Amino acid sequence: MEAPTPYVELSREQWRDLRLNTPLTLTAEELEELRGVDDPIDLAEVTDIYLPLTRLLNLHFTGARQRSAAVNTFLGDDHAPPPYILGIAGSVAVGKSTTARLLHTLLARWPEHSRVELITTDSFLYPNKVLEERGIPHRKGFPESYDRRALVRFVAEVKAGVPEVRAPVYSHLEYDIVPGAVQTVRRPDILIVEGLNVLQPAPPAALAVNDYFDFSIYVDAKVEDIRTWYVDRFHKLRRTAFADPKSYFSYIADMSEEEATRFARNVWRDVNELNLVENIAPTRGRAGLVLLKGSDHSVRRIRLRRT
Ligand SMILES: Nc1ncnc2c1ncn2[C@@H]1O[C@H](COP(=O)(O)OP(=O)(O)O)[C@@H](O)[C@H]1O
Ligand SMILES: CC(C)(COP(=O)(O)O)[C@@H](O)C(=O)NCCC(=O)O
Repeated sequence: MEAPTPYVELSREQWRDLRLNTPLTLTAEELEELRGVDDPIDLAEVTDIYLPLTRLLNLHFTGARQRSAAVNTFLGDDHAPPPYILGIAGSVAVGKSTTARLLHTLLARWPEHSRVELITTDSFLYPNKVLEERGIPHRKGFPESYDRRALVRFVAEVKAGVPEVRAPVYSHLEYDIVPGAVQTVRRPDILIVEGLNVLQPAPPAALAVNDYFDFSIYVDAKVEDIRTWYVDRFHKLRRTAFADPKSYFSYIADMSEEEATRFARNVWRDVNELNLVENIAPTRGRAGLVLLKGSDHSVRRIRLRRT
């Protein structure tokens, strides 16, 4: 007999009704600033999907605060509550960063948790030089391309309430870690940790970054749809970011349309799809919530973990 599913599955319409009276606190102009390259997200998506989601997260945050107060009561002390850690996982080009940036802004507009910080795990990729020394420059995004221990230490320190925790900074333009650049996180109410591999289990006897998560979201879609989004975004970037002479990919701006399509499809197949199938998709069942997108990027179904 198959194990019972821990998830309750809701249609977009059922989920939308769970917004109740959560107010819309975002304007169309602000949304424009937050959406990723080529992501068609609109205010209807924010209202139907993200407002119920922030209501759920607000309730969950309150529950976590109550749990930490219970531990204080037991120990007879008055320890400050630990930051609430939210993980966001999913494939390259699925739209995780739009989800993360939107939640960053929306959650910060609730008085209970106005201090929200966002970190993307590309900050913990090894610099290109190290990837080359290890013979894995074509494995960027695969588990071995990250300094896993530094990432776990970063999240552990934030969770422990260390006043200032620093992380490196990754640039998509330079396709590398920016030497000397740092992002500092100062005791937020909520830390969002977004990245391909945030739900990956730890090696034996080690801790994983998700051991520190209070909740996690997996952004999901059909592989064929994500491939189309990846290739379309690649063409968009070719006309915009890659046209910048400082871009690592500036040589792509000079390719013909057909050459660029072939290039993007090959990178998708040999790197990103492989990583999705081997490492990312198998972690979906560990998420607290799964957002299932249709081919137009809109969320069609939602799975929420009950147990
Ligand atoms: N080569 C690139 N140059 C500039 N921006 C990029 C490049 N690749 C991805 N991005 C942007 O970086 C962000 C993260 O992209 P990605 O890791 O594919 O995750 P996702 O699409 O799930 O957010 C997105 O906002 C995307 O538009
Ligand atoms: C930087 C990334 C590994 C994503 O990193 P994340 O923030 O999810 O850890 C990815 O966007 C990437 O650049 N992949 C390499 C293959 C490609 O250029 O598509």
